[in-house]
Amino acid sequence: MKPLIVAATNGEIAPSINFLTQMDIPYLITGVGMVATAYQLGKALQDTRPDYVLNIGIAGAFSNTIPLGTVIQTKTDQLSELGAENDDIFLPIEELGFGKSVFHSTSPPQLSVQLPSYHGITVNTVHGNPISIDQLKERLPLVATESMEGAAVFFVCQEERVPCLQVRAISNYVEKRDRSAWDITLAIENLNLWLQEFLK
Ligand SMILES: O=C(O)c1cccc(C(=O)CC[C@H]2O[C@@H](n3cnc4c(=O)[nH]cnc43)[C@H](O)[C@@H]2O)c1
Repeated sequence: MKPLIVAATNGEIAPSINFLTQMDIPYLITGVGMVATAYQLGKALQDTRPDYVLNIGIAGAFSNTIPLGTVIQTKTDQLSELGAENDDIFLPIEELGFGKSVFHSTSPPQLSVQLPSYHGITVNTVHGNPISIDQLKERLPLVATESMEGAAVFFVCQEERVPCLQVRAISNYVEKRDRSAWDITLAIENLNLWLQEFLK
């Protein structure tokens, strides 16, 4: 099966670029965030029809029960900011009647990903404020991980009818911002070890 590997930044996929080139597996670097990702992936899927899209990257975890460096699969991903505020109540897009905010991975039947699965959110603003983090946890208690692209990838693949998986490695906890506590190196190393083993 021919995948298209999608990552937001060169740094997240750099350790696998030689491997992907040797294996003749195409990859796409979209840039960070939902807008860049939707544009770049939507454009790419006009020219190429992969058997499935594999979105890889690093992510934040809402609980320290998931150790840094853990490679996980995001099975469902939610546009948690898409909606309206009604004073101190958040109204999701579903309640406004303008669409949906939750998207699912759609694995091709031939593929099996043996990773712990979680529910993620996709945000434009990385959480770094304890008050907004507590509010988010109260509103969406099942959310485990956060990225800036995942739900956009699921959305584009849904619209283009291309199966889609999302695999991320945890680089940090979603907490009061402390960049010194992030372990991006470990997350990228584990993510790329998993990727190359999976694609072999
Ligand atoms: O600083 C570096 O060396 C470096 C190398 C590669 C990638 C990065 C990034 O910052 C990637 C941005 C990417 O990370 C995702 N991400 C990671 N943690 C979170 C989070 O807590 N909340 C939301 N997104 C997160 C995100 O998908 C970004 O696209 C740095």
